[in-house]
Amino acid sequence: MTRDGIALEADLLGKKYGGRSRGWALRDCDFALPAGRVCALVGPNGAGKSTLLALAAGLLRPTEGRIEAPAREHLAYVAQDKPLHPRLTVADTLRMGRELNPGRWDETAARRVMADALDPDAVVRTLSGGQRTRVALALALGKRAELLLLDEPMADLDPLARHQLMGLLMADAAEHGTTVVMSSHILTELEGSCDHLLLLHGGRIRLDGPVDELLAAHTLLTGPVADLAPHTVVESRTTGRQLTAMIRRQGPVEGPWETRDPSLEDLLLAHLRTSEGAPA
Ligand SMILES: Nc1ncnc2c1ncn2[C@@H]1O[C@H](COP(=O)(O)OP(=O)(O)OP(=O)(O)O)[C@@H](O)[C@H]1O
Repeated sequence: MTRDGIALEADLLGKKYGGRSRGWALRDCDFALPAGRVCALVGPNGAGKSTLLALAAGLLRPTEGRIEAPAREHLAYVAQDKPLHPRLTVADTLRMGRELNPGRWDETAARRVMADALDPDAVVRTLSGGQRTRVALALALGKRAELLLLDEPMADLDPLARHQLMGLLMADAAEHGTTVVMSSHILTELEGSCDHLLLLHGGRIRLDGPVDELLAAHTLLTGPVADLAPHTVVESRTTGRQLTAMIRRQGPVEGPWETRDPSLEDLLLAHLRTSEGAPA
């Protein structure tokens, strides 16, 4: 159960796997995602994104802390490898979705995802990666969940299918007020579709908040090398006497610099590059 107005909440969440690695996959994660947001979950390989999504889906148990999500029947989870029953046909898979979600199944949403892109009689094991993604997304949207947890949902799709399905997903989420948490490495795909950001690195949250607030708090500046205090320098590079920096502002920027507002991609790249050197 989650608090009113909150779709997903973590409180000092930590996950340590057994086996040889025995490291913390996630540590001290605290966040509260408001309902109705489309949240990008970003971070380098091994940052803990899939672990966080699996914990949210209730498929893993936290080692420490807690994560609160809607009950299983109110959430849909699409794992990175899109597991489906290999021997069923596409039509049988959707029929199974309908039967497993009585009274809630949204046939129109599921069909919209399928469009005319797939033969209903095709057997799942014969589908390409992108075609399996389409079936998995059809099942997820058909479930009419409050919370959609999508682990790199667009990774296998060709550019046209990605564009079409991303648009469809965003329109569906907006129409129904669904909360979406979507991990992705394709930063351009997130621009314009996500309004909330969670950036993970080394199992810890490095950035969390509404995209517009995070963008408004940062400035890209270029100019002569100088002390940037009192601002927080996220990333800086110097070429000769020229400085280029991404800062998190503390008050107005005063000085001989040219400034511009960062794009989401600028912001993510700067924080990802900085996190590389940060202690995990
Ligand atoms: N089943 C497992 N057993 C042991 N360690 C695991 C297991 N799954 C993940 N890990 C470890 O936990 C850490 C986080 O992995 P996770 O898959 O959550 O990262 P990710 O951000 O989703 O990465 P990617 O972008 O590559 O998908 C990694 O160090 C990984 O090796």
